Amino acid sequence: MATSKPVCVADFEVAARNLLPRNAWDYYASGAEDMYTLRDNTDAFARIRLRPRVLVDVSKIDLTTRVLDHTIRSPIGVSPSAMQRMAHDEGERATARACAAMDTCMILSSWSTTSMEDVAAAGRSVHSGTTADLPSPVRWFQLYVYKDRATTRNLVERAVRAGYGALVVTVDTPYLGRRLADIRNKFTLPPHLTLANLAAQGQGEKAQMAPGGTPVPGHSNASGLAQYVVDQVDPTLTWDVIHWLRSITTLPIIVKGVMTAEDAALAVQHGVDAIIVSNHGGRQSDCCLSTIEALPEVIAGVADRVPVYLDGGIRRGSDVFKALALGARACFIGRPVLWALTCGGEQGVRDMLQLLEDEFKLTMALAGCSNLSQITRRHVILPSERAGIPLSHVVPAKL
Ligand SMILES: Cc1cc2nc3c(=O)[nH]c(=O)nc-3n(C[C@H](O)[C@H](O)[C@H](O)COP(=O)(O)O)c2cc1C
Ligand SMILES: CCCCCCC(=O)C(=O)O
Repeated sequence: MATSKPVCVADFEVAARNLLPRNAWDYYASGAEDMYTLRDNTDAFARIRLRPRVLVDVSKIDLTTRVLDHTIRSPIGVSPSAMQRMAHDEGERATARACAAMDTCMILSSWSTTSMEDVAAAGRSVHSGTTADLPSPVRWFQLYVYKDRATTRNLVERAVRAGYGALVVTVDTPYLGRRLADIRNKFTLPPHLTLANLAAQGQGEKAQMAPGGTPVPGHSNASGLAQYVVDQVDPTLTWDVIHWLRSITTLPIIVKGVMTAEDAALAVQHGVDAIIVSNHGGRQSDCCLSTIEALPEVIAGVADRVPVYLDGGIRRGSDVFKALALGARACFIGRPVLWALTCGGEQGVRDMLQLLEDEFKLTMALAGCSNLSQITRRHVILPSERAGIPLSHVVPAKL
């Protein structure tokens, strides 16, 4: 852990940058190409302002919320991020324990460096030895759909057996975005690590990201990662994949990576259980909208038929508040988990989640909200509204 205790997410980032080897820092931190979307994800939150209400009793604040059928302690969950053992030897196990201790939802990446079974066991251990009937930790499994459907089916069946409560199907990665630092570094996993879920099903060679033979679209000089993706991951996916997944599992299906009203409506039409508005932390298509700017149209496309969650650029409790005010049911965080893991393993992730939760709680109090249902569209002002468009045009007049 850094010598002085971090007091904001940015402190974890600075400390992690000093600790991580170049290859890992660049992989974790980078966005695609010029990283416009990466920056916009955070900047767009800063451009939104609050309309606080006063003289409300905020002596008790209830942060609890429901994600699918689970109650969690606050609307701040953990996004899937690959290869966490580059940050800390305990990697995904430490993140799972921290999430269980904080009673929040962890989404495990298909590309974890710890197998989903080991992560499931680690996430449970925090509650072991207690007599209280504590809820099982909420864990969802993020799925990349492989060209080889037997590989994919095997991953899904193992996720069910290991107790994961939902599949989060990432839909924004038919190919890997161009992350220039990874191309320059010829990024590949350090030799002592594997993509453990693949290695566990006898696909260790694939899991080492051995160079393949297929030309990589848009990559004149591919990283090991981009080559692996083009060799293994299915770029032909359409909405039919949701029906195929339904035919092999009863797990709830969440799509991650929706950014438009059209796709939100299609997702509902194809029967998904929830949507995560995400641009993959600005790592896929550069120049697409920030997630907080895309959120209102996705909410409109869904028209209350399924819950909408958001990730991308959440660095403050007030960002969570803004996302909820614009209609998200919960938020998920990516890179801050990796920074915190680097700095202090499980304790680091707990501290960072606690910090965000404390900031969120204070934002609620200062805005005059004592529970999540009191956070409304009228609590935020968008840049377009600040620019002189009368508030009545964008905010329903009914109070
Ligand atoms: C290093 C790294 C690895 C990631 N790996 C995955 C992954 O395996 N699967 C996935 O769906 N998204 C992955 N993502 C995207 C995150 O789930 C999430 O959408 C994004 O990080 C959110 O933005 P934030 O980092 O600004 O919080 C990854 C992101 C990062 C930074
Ligand atoms: C099919 C794309 C795999 C990407 C691997 C991990 C990841 O999501 C990332 O952003 O990096």
